[in-house]
Amino acid sequence: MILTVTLNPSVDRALEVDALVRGEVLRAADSHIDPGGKGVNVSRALLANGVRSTAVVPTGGAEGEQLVDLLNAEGVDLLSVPIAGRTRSNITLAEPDGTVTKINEAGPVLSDTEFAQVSKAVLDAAEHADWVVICGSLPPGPSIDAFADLCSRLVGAGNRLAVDSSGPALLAGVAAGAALVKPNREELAEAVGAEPATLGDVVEACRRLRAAGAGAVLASLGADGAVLVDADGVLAGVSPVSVPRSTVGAGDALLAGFLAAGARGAAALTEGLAWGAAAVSLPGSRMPTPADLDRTHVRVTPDPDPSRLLHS
Ligand SMILES: Nc1ncnc2c1ncn2[C@@H]1O[C@H](COP(=O)(O)OP(=O)(O)O)[C@@H](O)[C@H]1O
Ligand SMILES: O=P(O)(O)OC[C@H]1O[C@](O)(COP(=O)(O)O)[C@@H](O)[C@@H]1O
Repeated sequence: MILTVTLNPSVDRALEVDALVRGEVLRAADSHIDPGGKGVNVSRALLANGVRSTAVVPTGGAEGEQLVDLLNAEGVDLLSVPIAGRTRSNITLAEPDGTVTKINEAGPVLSDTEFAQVSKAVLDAAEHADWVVICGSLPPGPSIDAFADLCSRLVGAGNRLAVDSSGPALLAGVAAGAALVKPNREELAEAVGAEPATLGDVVEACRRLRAAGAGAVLASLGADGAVLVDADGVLAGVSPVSVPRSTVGAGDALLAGFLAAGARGAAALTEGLAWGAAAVSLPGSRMPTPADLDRTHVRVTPDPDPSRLLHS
């Protein structure tokens, strides 16, 4: 069982518009409401592909109820921790060429007591988990030290921890010795303080995160694919998408596919890239099912040319 933890989940509203024009009334050609938040999406993708997963989510207010209803409707196994604040709604505006504009709320404050309740739920459920996957932004409230303490306790208890977050939360996961971290290009740049221009720059940044404590680094690079740096070496892969529809949740699908396939080696990277590409071809943050996956376009190579330039 893979336990996911989303400290700041959301109800995701995606509106498809012809073109984004500031100051105008825009008519949506289509709209979708999905349960959201990075760990929530990882659980949804795993479930859609027959992999057991439980999602821990703090929820509150009308949006919290809606989130629980949406997740129950999809059949996601839930550990919902009630909180006083209102679960956030995140908005996506998707244009026909695949351009996506996102507006993410800060989310409700998690009090110290609420964070302790969520942490207890996580630590208890972690005893039965193959992986604990903590994803997404931290809500207002918990200090970074409290978050780092949760990561350290999970690793100290012998859990395989994966962290997909940004800024100090990503670095806390690295310092705690997470078995896996999944930064995207911007998160990797922020973590090492340098913007990567080539695959060699990406590999060097991943190596720095491993030297700082992470076991493996899966760096996602949008249309440039992904790079995996772990104890076995370096792999890079791409999965071209002819008609990108919505990139929302693509990184979550990549991570879910990688974990589902064993989180190691070319087979796992290939699977992750196939799930990521499929998510990009689907509207909103819909997660791919087995019928959506096409592994034939995925190309994974060891020790990629370090001078290859990043495009996206
Ligand atoms: N425009 C795209 N074309 C093809 N694949 C994409 C595209 N955008 C994302 N992907 C796939 O989804 C994965 C995750 O996307 P990325 O944007 O890096 O992550 P995140 O959603 O976490 O920001 C990529 O590694 C890639 O496999
Ligand atoms: O926690 P954050 O960083 O605000 O992100 C939350 C958003 O990220 C998502 O999980 C999508 O993730 P990505 O587009 O980064 O893959 C949405 O479902 C959610 O609205």
